[in-house]
Amino acid sequence: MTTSTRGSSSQRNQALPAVLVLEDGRTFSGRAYGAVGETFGEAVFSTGMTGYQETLTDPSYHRQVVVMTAPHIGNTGVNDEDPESQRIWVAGYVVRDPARIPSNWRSVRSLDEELTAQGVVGISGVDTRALTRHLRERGAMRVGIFSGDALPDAGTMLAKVRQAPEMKGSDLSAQVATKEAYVVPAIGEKKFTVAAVDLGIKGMTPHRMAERGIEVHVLPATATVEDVYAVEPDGVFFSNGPGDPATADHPVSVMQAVLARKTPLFGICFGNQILGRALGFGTYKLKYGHRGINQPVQDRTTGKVEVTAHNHGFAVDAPLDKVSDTPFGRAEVSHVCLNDNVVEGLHLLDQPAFSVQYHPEAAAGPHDAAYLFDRFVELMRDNNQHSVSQMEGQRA
Ligand SMILES: NC(=O)CC[C@H](N)C(=O)O
Repeated sequence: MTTSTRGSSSQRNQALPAVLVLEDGRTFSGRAYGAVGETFGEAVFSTGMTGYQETLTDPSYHRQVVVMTAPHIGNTGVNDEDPESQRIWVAGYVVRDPARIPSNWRSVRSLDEELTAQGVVGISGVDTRALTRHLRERGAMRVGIFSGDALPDAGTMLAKVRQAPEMKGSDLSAQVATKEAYVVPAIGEKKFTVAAVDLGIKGMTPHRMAERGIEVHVLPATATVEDVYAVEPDGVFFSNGPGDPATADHPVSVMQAVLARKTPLFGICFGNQILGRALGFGTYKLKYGHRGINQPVQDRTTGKVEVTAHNHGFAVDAPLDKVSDTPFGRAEVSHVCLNDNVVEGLHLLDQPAFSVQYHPEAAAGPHDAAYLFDRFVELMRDNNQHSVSQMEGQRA
């Protein structure tokens, strides 16, 4: 989707004109930032004041053009420790005021250089407050960024934006997930084995499990039920990922097989939407989604409120105030977003399965929700103890 002229110096790029064109015809002018060329995607905004490296490299942002509401981006440059995957996934990047001199002890290059090196077209000098308000009022929509000396005429640019694919109906997990299975070893003593279905997994997620003594077998999005059970898992995990959950029929059917076997199950973000679908709930597109690291969520099982990291444009349509009967027993909405009452978590009452719509791995973001990884460990421990006592009962 991105064409770019590589190799030009960042400073020269920044002097070039750029324009952002929304599919409803509104345009914003600015200057080239990162690679020069044109790019298309869904325009979304993120309210994170920090963590731009984690945002850029989160595979869930595949095919999205991310607008940063924080006005000054790039201050801490780019390091080699913070990326959540091997590359930048955002389709384009929109900032108000890029840092001219990045400064941080870990920084090895500037954000502008990194975007240029990875061929990511961006735009700076945009009135991001006006753009965010527009998206909030009109909803997320397709967008194009065009930069360079000779920009196409307005009609051509708008026509190109309107030809870009929509996010609704897009099936993207297989494009971003690993092609080969790999193992993230437990840190310290190994206590559990987890099969993690990669739908666009962030690097911090298996790390948070490894920290708790879990050996994580990360499997491709196309993994079958047989692949999942071949690793003899104590628990199964479904990751975050890009695209419309309504298209994720394969992971839904794999998850249903896992639920039928009552194996402990945990899902994050796309994984929460898949659990919703596996239980028979619908999913729908939010007007402009939740993206950032400052979203208040209530855990209804404890009443506690946590500040959490989000990146989702779709949500599960489940009743908030009633227990639902599903093919896998009773299910309940466990977490809710306090800004807008969107479903942020589900759990089953009759077997060990739960999921959240947000990001307890906290990369970037506050660590309030880390307890969810401990909950997963407890489910696996209880389930293993239960199986041992059942076996002993049978022998007696
Ligand atoms: N981070 C995610 O897993 C996002 C899930 C889904 N693609 C959405 O936008 O809602």
